[in-house]
Amino acid sequence: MSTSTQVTGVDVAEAASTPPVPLAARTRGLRKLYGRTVAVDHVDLDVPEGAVLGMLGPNGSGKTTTIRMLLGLVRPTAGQVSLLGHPVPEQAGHALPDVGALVEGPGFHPFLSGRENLLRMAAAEPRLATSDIAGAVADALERVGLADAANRRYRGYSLGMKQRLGLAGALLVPRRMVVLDEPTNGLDPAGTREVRAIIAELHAAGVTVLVSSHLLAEVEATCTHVAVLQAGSVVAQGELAELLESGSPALLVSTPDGTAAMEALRSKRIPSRLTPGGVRVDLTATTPPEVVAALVHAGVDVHEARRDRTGLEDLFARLTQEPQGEVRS
Ligand SMILES: Nc1ncnc2c1ncn2[C@@H]1O[C@H](COP(=O)(O)OP(=O)(O)OP(=O)(O)O)[C@@H](O)[C@H]1O
Repeated sequence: MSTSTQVTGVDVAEAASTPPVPLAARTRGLRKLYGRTVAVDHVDLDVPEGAVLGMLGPNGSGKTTTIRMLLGLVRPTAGQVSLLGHPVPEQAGHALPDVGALVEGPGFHPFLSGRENLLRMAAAEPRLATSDIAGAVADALERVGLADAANRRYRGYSLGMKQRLGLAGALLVPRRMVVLDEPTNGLDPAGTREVRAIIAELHAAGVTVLVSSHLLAEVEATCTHVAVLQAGSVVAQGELAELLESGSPALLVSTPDGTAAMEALRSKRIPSRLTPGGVRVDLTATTPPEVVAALVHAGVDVHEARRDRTGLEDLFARLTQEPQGEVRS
C-alpha cells in the first residue's frame, strides 16, 4: 500500500499517476474551537483502507478531539469528515456499526460487572442478533484477557482492566475499522503486548485501525502509517517507512577504514561523517549505489551498507521540537 507522504508540506511520494488508495477515513480542513482554545486546526487526515495508522502527538496536541470528530461524538467548528464513505456527523449512523471504538470514558456502569456492561453494550449493536449476544460477549472478554474477571464489578477494575473492557467493546462484532484512543494507557507490559497482538490480528484480517498514542516506540512497533500532530495540526503523515527515510536520508556504511572512506567520498563531493563502525553518508544529493561504487572504486572495504532509519523518535523530536524519548506536554 502506498500513499502520499508529507513532512511539513514536502511531498515525497511517487508520481501523481499512482492510483489513489481508497480511504477508510478522511478529514479536510477540520477545526475545533473550545472557547478560545484551538484544539484542532486545518487537519487533513487520510486513513488508508487496511492501514494501521498511528496518530502520534504530545499531550494536548488534538488526538482525542480529532478522533471524537471522526466518530461523530464532537461536532467540528469547521471542515469535513468522511468515515467509511459517509459524511460525519450527518450520516454517522451508516458508518458507525462497522466501526469499533475505544475512546476515553466509554460510560461503563460502575456497579455492573464487566460482563453485564458488555451485554448492555452488545444489546445496542445493530449487527448482533439477540441469540448471539452472550457468545459475542464471552469471546470479546476472552480475547482481551478479562474472562477471569468478567463477573467482578467495573468499579473495582484497575485502569488496565477498564482499558481491556473498552477494547472488548470495540471488538464485539467484526468491524471494518477500529479506532483506539491510547489503548495501552494503564496497561502493564503483558497487556501492552496483548494489545499489539490484537492490532496485528485486526490488520491481518484487513481491518483498518486508527490508534492514538504518545508512545513513539508503540507506533513504530504496530503501525504501517503515521500522522504526527502538534498543537492541533498534522505536521507529517504517510507511510511509516517512507517517513522514517524522509526524516534523515542517510546511508550507514560499515567499514574498517572510515578515514579512507571519508576521503573517497569527499573527492566526489558527497558529505559524510565518521561513526564508530564506519561512516554515515548524506543521501540528500546522491544515491546508495553511487556511494557504494565510489567507495569500492577507491579500494575501501564495504562490509555493510544500510539506510539510516533514524527512528520515529528523532523525526518526531525534530518535527515537534520535543526532547527525545517519551513525549510529554
Ligand atoms: N471538552 C473540552 N473543553 C475544553 N477544551 C478542550 C476540551 N477537549 C479538549 N480540549 C483542549 O483541546 C486541546 C486538545 O486536546 P486533546 O484532548 O484533543 O489532545 P490529545 O492530543 O488527545 O491529548 P492527550 O494525549 O493528553 O489525551 C487541549 O488544549 C485541550 O485542553
